[in-house]
This record gives sequence, structure tokens and C-alpha cells, in this order.
Amino acid sequence: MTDESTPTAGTAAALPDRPEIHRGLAGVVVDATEISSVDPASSSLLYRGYPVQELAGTRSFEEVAYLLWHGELPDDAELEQMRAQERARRELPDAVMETVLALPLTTHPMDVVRTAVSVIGAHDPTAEDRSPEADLSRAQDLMAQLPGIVALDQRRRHGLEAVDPRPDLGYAENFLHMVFGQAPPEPVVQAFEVSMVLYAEHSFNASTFTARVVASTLSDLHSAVTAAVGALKGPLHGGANEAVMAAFGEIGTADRVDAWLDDVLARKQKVMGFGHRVYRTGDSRVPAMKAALDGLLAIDDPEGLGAMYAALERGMAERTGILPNLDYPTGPAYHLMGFDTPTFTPLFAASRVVGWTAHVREQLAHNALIRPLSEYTGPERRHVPQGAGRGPEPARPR
Ligand SMILES: CC(=O)SCCNC(=O)CCNC(=O)[C@H](O)C(C)(C)COP(=O)(O)OP(=O)(O)OC[C@H]1O[C@@H](n2cnc3c(N)ncnc32)[C@H](O)[C@@H]1OP(=O)(O)O
Ligand SMILES: O=C([O-])CC(=O)C(=O)O
Repeated sequence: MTDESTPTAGTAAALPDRPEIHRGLAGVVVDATEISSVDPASSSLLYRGYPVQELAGTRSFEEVAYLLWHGELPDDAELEQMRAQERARRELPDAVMETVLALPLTTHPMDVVRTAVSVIGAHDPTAEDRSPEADLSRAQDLMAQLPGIVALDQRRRHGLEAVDPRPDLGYAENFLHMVFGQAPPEPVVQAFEVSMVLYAEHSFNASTFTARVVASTLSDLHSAVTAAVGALKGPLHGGANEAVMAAFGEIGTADRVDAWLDDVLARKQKVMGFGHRVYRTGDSRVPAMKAALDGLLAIDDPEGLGAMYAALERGMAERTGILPNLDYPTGPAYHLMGFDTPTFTPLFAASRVVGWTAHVREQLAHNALIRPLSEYTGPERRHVPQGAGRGPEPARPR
């Protein structure tokens, strides 16, 4: 039985004709996309055909955003225009500033991002314009404004004033400037830009799929992105980069890794930053991000993160054969850059917004409402008891 309109089934075992169920949609190809491809066999990730490890370190985040939205890398004139429009859109609308500053300091930074995106949507003066051009403009606004939101939130939690964007700086350097109040050394900017490029897109991951589901109802782009932020927050997805750093904090020193790991695995708990739904022989993005992390560790490693990183990776491989995903190297890298741990997943969101919005536009260009089926396993068909219960409330006299 695959038709939900006839829920006459009893227990699943009683079904004459069991539908094949794909829990978590594992292995299911839901739609086609031209934006990126993840190949588990060769452990590769292509953005519009380009291997991500060739883009990371050689192309700016602005160029990669252009590629994901438009399908080709920009030429000089297009890049100039892209840079100019990104710089011109960085200022946060007053309503967003005021909303963020009014939230409790204890609000999770991903909830701050989710709320801010929603407020941007609620103040969208072009809300009635549902054209692809208007959606591209909304995507450009979100890319330019999320750094200001993330920076404002980290700073307010540390009792610091907001820092204005600097139009003379590129996306990555300006982002760091707005968080830390100064432009950090070049190797830090480079490592940060690599992380932004690597996080930008990853086919039908949970948050992108969420955005596509919302878009498929012909809802608006801000609703799709707001929902995607919620999906990214969870520790099985983007939230893992924060959890990695929490684990290092708990472990403390490299010589304690084995005991910690034995205990976690004995309790059947997940080690965050390891494993992947699609990759089986390692996450394509880890080598590039590990190289960026190594660059940061070479500058300074006062907490012995490099040794803990290596010991945990080795311990997991020996015990489970499970390999790191991108969140494993980005956690310690963001820590070494000076971000506080709750800011890590918002950094992921600031990058992934480019992928989400590319997918929303693609979904709308060839839309089909996303609405799968389910197998009913609740009680068999039965009748509502007569004479029991209170029934509807009588209408009140006016
Ligand atoms: C950028 C990203 O969003 S990447 C993902 C970030 N998320 C994480 O790092 C969270 C930790 N990892 C995980 O939870 C998983 O590996 C997932 C959710 C990412 C993918 O997992 P799935 O494909 O759904 O596989 P599932 O969770 O069913 O795991 C299969 C088996 O491997 C084990 N396993 C998978 N990942 C881990 C892990 N990180 N630590 C310990 N065991 C693990 C599971 O316990 C399970 O074992 P079992 O078969 O004995 O029950
Ligand atoms: O693809 C996934 O399932 C998760 C992931 O790595 C990402 O979104 O970057």
C-alpha cells in the first residue's frame, strides 16, 4: 500500500503489500541539480563542475558565490560588479540591528540568525515581486548582511559595540574586521576564506533540502532560508562544528583522547565531526580545510589542539573506521581564529546562504511540490465512541 488516502492498514506487519521505506531518504534521488555534485566513490565535490579543492585557496568567496548563482566563474568586469554590489549591501537595516540587540544575550546565535533573516524578510519592500531577479537581489542582500549579523551577535555577547563594515575590504577580511574590530593577519584571512568556500554548497544536504521543500510550496525566499537555518542548527548537521570544539574542551589534552573515546563509544554516543551520510572514503573538503588548520596551528597552538586533533582522528579510525567530515577541522580552525564556539555554526550559515539561495532559485525554475508518502502504522480504522467525551463547546451568547 502506497496510497495515504486509504489508511485502512493495521499494524505494519498486517500489510499485504509493504511499501519500500527509505528512512531519512537515504539513497533516494529526489531531483536533479546543476549546482554541485558529491561523488562518494571518488570522494569529490564539484561546484558547477569545478573541483572544490581547486577553488579553495585560489578563488575568493565572492567568485564562488557568483559561480554558484550564475553557473560560471565571473570575468573581470562581472567580478568587479559582484564585489561592488556586495560591499554596497553590507549595512544592516535598523530593524535588524534593533531586533538583534533586543534579544537576550543567552539566545543561541543560530536563533539570532534565524530571527534576523525573518526580520529582513518581513521588511522586504519588494515582497510582491516574485521574479528570479528579485530573488537574486534578496540572495545578494543576505550574503552581504549575514556577516554583520554574526559579528554583531558575537560582539554584543562580549559587551562590545558593533563595528561598521569597511568598503575597502573584501568579503572575508571585512567579515573578520567586523567581528574583531581589526583586520587579522593574512594567513588567518586566507584560512577563513577557504572555510567559507568549502562550506558554501553541498547538494541536497538537510538544510538545503529544507530550503527546497519550502520553496516548492511557492513560499518566499526568506521563509526558505529561515527554515534552512533551523535545519543547519542541529548537531547532526552544521551544529557539529561547535560540538567538536566542546569535545576538545572536555578532553583537555592529547593523552586523554583514548580514554575519552572509549567511554563515548561504550555509551554508544556519536563523536561529532565524524561520519557522513554520503561520503564513505572521506569528506572531499577535509584535506583543504586541514591544510588551512595546519597553517593556523603553525602560528600558535597554546592548547595543544593539533595533537588532540591527530589523536582523535587516529583513535576513531582504529576503533570505528569512521573518518572526519568538514566540521572536524573547521571547529578548531575557528577557535584559533578567535571566534567563540557558539559563533561557529552561524559562520557556516553565512557561507551556506549562497548555496541555499542558488537551490531556491533552481527549485523555482523547475518547480514540483515536494510531498513524499509515508506508510501508516497507527491504529486500525475504528469508530469514535458515542456518548462519551464533552463534544464541541456550545456557542457563547453575544
Ligand atoms: C558539514 C556536515 O553537516 S557533515 C555532518 C556533521 N555531523 C556530525 O559530525 C555528527 C556526527 N555524525 C553523525 O551523526 C553521522 O555520521 C551522520 C548523521 C552525519 C551520518 O550518519 P548516517 O548516514 O545517518 O548514519 P548513522 O548515523 O545511521 O550511522 C551508521 C553507523 O555508524 C555509526 N556512526 C556514524 N557516525 C558516527 C560518529 N560520528 N560517531 C560514532 N559512531 C558513528 C552509528 O552509530 C551507526 O552505528 P550502528 O550501525 O552500529 O548503529
Ligand atoms: O551533505 C551533507 O549531508 C552534510 C554536509 O556535509 C554539508 O551540508 O556540507
